[in-house]
Amino acid sequence: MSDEFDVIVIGAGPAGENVAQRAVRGGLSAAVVEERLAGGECSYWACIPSKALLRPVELAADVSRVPGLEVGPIDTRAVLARRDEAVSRYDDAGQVGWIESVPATFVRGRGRLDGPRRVVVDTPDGGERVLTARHAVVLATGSVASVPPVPGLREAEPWTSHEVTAASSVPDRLAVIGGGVVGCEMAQAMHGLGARQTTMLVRGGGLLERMEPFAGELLAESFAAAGIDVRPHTSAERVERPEPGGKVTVHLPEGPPIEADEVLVATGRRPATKGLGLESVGLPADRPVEVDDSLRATGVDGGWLYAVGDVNGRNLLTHMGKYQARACGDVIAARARGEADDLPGMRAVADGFGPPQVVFTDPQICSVGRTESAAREAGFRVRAVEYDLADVSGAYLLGDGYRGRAKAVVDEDRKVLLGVTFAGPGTAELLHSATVAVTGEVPLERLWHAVPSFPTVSEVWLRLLEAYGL
Ligand SMILES: Cc1cc2nc3c(=O)[nH]c(=O)nc-3n(C[C@H](O)[C@H](O)[C@H](O)COP(=O)(O)OP(=O)(O)OC[C@H]3O[C@@H](n4cnc5c(N)ncnc54)[C@H](O)[C@@H]3O)c2cc1C
Ligand SMILES: NC(=O)c1ccc[n+]([C@@H]2O[C@H](COP(=O)([O-])OP(=O)(O)OC[C@H]3O[C@@H](n4cnc5c(N)ncnc54)[C@H](O)[C@@H]3O)[C@@H](O)[C@H]2O)c1
Repeated sequence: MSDEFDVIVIGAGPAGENVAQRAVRGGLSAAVVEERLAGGECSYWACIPSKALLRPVELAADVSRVPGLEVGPIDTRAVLARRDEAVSRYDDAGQVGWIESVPATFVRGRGRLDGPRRVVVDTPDGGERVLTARHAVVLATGSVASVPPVPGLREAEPWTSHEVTAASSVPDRLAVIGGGVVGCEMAQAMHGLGARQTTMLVRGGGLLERMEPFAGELLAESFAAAGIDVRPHTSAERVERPEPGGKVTVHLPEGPPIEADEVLVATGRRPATKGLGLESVGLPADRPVEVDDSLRATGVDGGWLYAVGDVNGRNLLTHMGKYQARACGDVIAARARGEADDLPGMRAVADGFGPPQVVFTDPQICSVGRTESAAREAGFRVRAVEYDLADVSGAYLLGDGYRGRAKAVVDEDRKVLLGVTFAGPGTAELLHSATVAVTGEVPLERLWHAVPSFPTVSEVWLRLLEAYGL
């Protein structure tokens, strides 16, 4: 049996769902193929459960800074139960209903390319369904956790982001390999929810190394104060777990090994392209699918293949995948109608700015655009200004011992912002103001007239501009 649609999307994560919606809005028919749960990694094993686990930990930290309030012990079972609610108990009926309401056709099964415009779906009943696309196939298959080739690590069946976000209990002793976003967020969540001994093995010199250096430093100070043991310049050399699910021993190049009840690997991700049939259309099998700014795969004849979200490797963030998806759905619809396909909304230009990102730790780490060093490397003439957030009245009022910092990176030739970083409690909701300023390339002289309310943390904008000399 062959089913024909205008657009076939493989993968029903946030990116895939949004492409289908925009393509249908543009007058096309769409099918969405999903092998596990509609809603994707983000809804069940990434953004949503991780933030549900972090929220009480963050709130407890906020409360502990306000004299007169007291935090009792966190009821971990209640937190895990709320996480289960947040992931709809791993039931995707609601998301499938949403896809069908678009309306798009939902096809459960594992999809793979089988030549131009042809998708073969292995269905859960062991059968096969062949779909053909009149206009476009969109790959939105996301990414999977990488496990580095440390002897014994794979055999030890470590936790990845999947298992830690779905944990049904908190290990007493947790070893974390990796000092990036997943490592930091999940170390803090597990520690705050009751892990007695949390040890982070960080290959580089600090946490969150792609951000401004002060961000990782402030976070490391906060982790140290909370009792999380961060070990910079430390890699796992060998891992032993004689009994499945039993005690794990992580051997280090120097010093005593770390004994733990669980080991979490958080060393980055690779695109989910295995078995996707990329070879059948002449693309390499195990690499991100390279795309142009209209999200069309480069190097495929006929221009019918697109890739959005983590699988194209541009920015591994839900909001960026959804942004790409909106552009992609619109451009496919415009091309199908033979209309102009280069309107401003049809190019994912924001991918190049440096995406907005919030790391939901205590302190929150928020950044958009380029860091100072990235801006210099890119050849901009740069001046950077910093400000201690603790000196902002609105931040001081959030709690005693407030620690935080802000930095703005200015393009000296155009007098606009290239990047902004905030590290501190209560800064996550501040980030969008920076995103608007950076993306809008608002001249500093104009920004001066955007008056922040007193006493909010946003007053740091005024202080940064004063530090610059306005
Ligand atoms: C622990 C963790 C926390 C995170 N927190 C945040 C956060 O707070 N904010 C943020 O912006 N980002 C966060 N991210 C990143 C975010 O999860 C991803 O960027 C986002 O999920 C990517 O969306 P996507 O649609 O590209 O892929 P996914 O969400 O991975 O969805 C891809 C879908 O495709 C399906 N699929 C794969 N192959 C096939 C196939 N062959 N056939 C059929 N279906 C297939 C998969 O089953 C999956 O459902 C986090 C990531 C992790 C690991
Ligand atoms: N709040 C958020 O926005 C959020 C939360 C979680 C994840 N994410 C996204 O998910 C993606 C994956 O996160 P991640 O933390 O897995 O990746 P990452 O790239 O952020 O960090 C990986 C870390 O592992 C280290 N590493 C890599 N290989 C190693 C090895 N062989 N041995 C030891 N250390 C090694 C790296 O030096 C780095 O510190 C990120 O790109 C991020 O954007 C976002």
